Amino acid sequence: MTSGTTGAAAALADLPPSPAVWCSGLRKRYGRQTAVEDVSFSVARGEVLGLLGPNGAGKTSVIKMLLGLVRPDAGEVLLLGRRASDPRSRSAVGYLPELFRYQPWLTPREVLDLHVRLAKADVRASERQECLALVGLADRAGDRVGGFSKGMQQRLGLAVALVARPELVVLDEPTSALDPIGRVDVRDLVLALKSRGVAVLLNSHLIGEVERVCDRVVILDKGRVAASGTLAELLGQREVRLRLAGVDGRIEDRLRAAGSLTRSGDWFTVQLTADDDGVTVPDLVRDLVGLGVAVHAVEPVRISLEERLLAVLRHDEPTAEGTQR
Ligand SMILES: Nc1ncnc2c1ncn2[C@@H]1O[C@H](COP(=O)(O)OP(=O)(O)OP(=O)(O)O)[C@@H](O)[C@H]1O
Repeated sequence: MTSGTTGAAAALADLPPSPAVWCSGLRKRYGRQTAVEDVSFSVARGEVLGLLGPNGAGKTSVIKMLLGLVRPDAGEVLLLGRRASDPRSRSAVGYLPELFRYQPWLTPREVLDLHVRLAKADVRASERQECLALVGLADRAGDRVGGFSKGMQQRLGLAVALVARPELVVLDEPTSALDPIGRVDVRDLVLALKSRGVAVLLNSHLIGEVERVCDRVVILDKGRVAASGTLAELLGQREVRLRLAGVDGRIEDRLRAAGSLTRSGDWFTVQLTADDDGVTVPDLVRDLVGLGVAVHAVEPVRISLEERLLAVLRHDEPTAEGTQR
């Protein structure tokens, strides 16, 4: 029995860590209004998942069900391998709600102290101060929150979400009140979390922000998953189309060196590799001109996440090439 238990424990220790979020068949109705219907997805450790969708699509309702703040009518949730009904499931989760308000008589330092105590985490004062510095509030640590602007309160909300060293961070519209520099800061912050293996679930209407930081995206529409996948899956592979005159075998070899090549008349399509660092196309064009080719057109062929989102929501599905014409 004992050896069996030990064996089972060893086998469990060898298993890969459970996903940060796993949910299946989530449903929520408010009266006759269906807010969420049959939503399933997961977020791996260290992965950044973006939740997109129009107003009322059900994003916040999904987040609240994941966090056990709203009871689903159907479906299951596991957070960091534990059921959402288990209070321990939330101890390693940092959450920035869409609507946040902190006690106006407290200082940021006191707000963080309170949250560290509530999370029963062992976070030293210096680390708490570092957390305030990370969100740009180091100089205001001793001021009363009541005098803070909305953006400063949102920064404090971020510090609260991060202070207890979470393994999963859920950010519901984290930059809605932030200035452009603050938005860049949050982007860097999300990438820093990811590099430490922290999973992030990001709900944002700022599609550019989602496109820059997210590994995968779930698009909700009228409470249902309308599309989901990695950015590469959703947006297609990146290609460049060139209209060229004066192309011979040597020039085709140069084009092929940039990626796999297809030709249709004087249009050449080069499929760029996934790890393209942004210099392939300028280098190619420079070489082509140097080789005496007349370059009439250079068109990138990759739809933006915004185009893709609009296509999904309007129920028309353009091909990557189709949007360029
Ligand atoms: N407490 C509630 N009582 C009644 N209806 C609700 C409640 N919460 C959400 N809803 C309804 O559920 C639907 C989804 O709302 P939800 O807030 O989840 O959408 P959202 O995608 O987060 O929207 P937004 O982008 O505007 O924040 C909406 O029709 C909303 O009116």
